[in-house]
Amino acid sequence: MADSAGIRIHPSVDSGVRSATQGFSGGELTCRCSSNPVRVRINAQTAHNHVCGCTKCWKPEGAIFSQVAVVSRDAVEVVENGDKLQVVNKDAPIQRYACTACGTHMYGRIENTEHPFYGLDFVHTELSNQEGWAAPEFAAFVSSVIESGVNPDQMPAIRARLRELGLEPYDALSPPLMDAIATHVAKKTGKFNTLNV
Ligand SMILES: N[C@@H](CCC(=O)N[C@@H](CSCO)C(=O)NCC(=O)O)C(=O)O
Ligand SMILES: [Zn+2]
Ligand SMILES: [Zn+2]
Repeated sequence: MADSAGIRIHPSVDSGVRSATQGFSGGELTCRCSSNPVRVRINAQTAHNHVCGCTKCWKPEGAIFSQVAVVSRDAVEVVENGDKLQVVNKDAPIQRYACTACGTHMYGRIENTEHPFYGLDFVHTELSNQEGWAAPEFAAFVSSVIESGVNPDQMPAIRARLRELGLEPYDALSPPLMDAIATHVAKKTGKFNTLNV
């Protein structure tokens, strides 16, 4: 549903953000193929769910944002029709496994062990019939929607709608995630916590 200004963020949040169910421990993601769909089992609750405005993350038809969360790579298991999966861009930090028949991204994996988020896979829990997944908490890469073709004049209304939904807009990731990235870099360079501030 669009808001009064006609802005659709993503179908999972356009009617309001749904809360997670306590104790929820995972479910199954299915691609959009009507026959022989790819099925991926996620054996854990997800974290850091967010809507993402970047051009790389998979979005359903009509949405200007994707909805994407992370989960331990150990919790991700392709259970059916994995032969239909192919990596969209092998050079990207996040290798997104998409169904070659319907185009849906089933999971994104980081293979670079030096990456701050190594060990986490990126998943779109809207591909699951189960309810109770972690709720989106913020909006990432908001200005990037312009790269997908959104009129820059719409940005104030888009940011206002995100705030109305309780999804604080950021033009990169959320402060806790940006801090995690910077901490990772500081540890690698030997600068971690070397100042008395
Ligand atoms: N303006 C660019 C930004 C793309 C970007 O950096 N995306 C982030 C976030 S994706 C999930 O939140 C990223 O980490 N990308 C790594 C990758 O895509 O492999 C654009 O819009 O394209
Ligand atoms: Zn498919
Ligand atoms: Zn993204």
